[in-house]
Amino acid sequence: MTPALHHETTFAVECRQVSKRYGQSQALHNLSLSLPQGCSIGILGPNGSGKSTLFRLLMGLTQPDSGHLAVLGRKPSWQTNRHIAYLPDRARWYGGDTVRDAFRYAERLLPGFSRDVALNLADIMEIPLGMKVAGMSRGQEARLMIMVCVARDVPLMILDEPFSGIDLLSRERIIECLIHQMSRREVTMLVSTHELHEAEPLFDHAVFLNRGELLLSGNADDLRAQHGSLERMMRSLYT
Ligand SMILES: Nc1ncnc2c1ncn2[C@@H]1O[C@H](COP(=O)(O)OP(=O)(O)OP(=O)(O)O)[C@@H](O)[C@H]1O
Repeated sequence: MTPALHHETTFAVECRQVSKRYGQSQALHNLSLSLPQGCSIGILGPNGSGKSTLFRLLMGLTQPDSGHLAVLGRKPSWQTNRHIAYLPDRARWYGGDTVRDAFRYAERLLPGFSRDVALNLADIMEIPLGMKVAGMSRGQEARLMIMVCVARDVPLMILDEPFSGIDLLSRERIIECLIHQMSRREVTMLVSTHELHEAEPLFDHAVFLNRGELLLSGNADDLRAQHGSLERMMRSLYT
């Protein structure tokens, strides 16, 4: 377990009027958002709506042009990053020759990483420990990256399109595994995905972005009660 951050906040993430522009492209525009702790949150929206930009801001990988941002009650920094398991989009893992080496490497470098949990996940996700990382298929590599995040005992997980390139059955297995993790410990999970049909049961809360702006943020059960499913809600919001 990583040392606790001392914070009073009840929110995992708070954004106040956050804007971020890349050249001509307004990636986020006046985004104000408070995301609860201890639940699984879908960050949803079409291509280019600002999901990855929001995650990069939360990891301090880029800075907002204006506005205020807090993650786990603090400004994003290397200290807050110790408490976050982040799976970037277009992730690559080169920490060792085999899966077993990758876990050793993760144990040395990533706060809160448990090799025992990772070994158990590798078994569930059918990734042989002796498998060469360099020879993995896209889906196998994606599974390894998810395992490395899930095997960390940290208060916040940020998974940027964790299911892309993963086949349907593996995707369902990973989602089950994430739901199981959520039931076992107090963790907040932010997940962006275009695979809403399969990921729907994972979410307790949903945030819908469009062209860098917030369309809606709400409790998933309330939204399902009003619209039938998050997927249907998404269709009605964007068409
Ligand atoms: N490094 C960058 N340089 C230039 N433009 C960028 C950069 N990063 C993001 N953008 C632009 O900002 C906007 C938001 O991009 P972002 O990657 O945050 O969207 P997204 O919702 O994650 O999209 P996707 O679903 O396609 O992954 C897009 O118009 C994108 O082209």
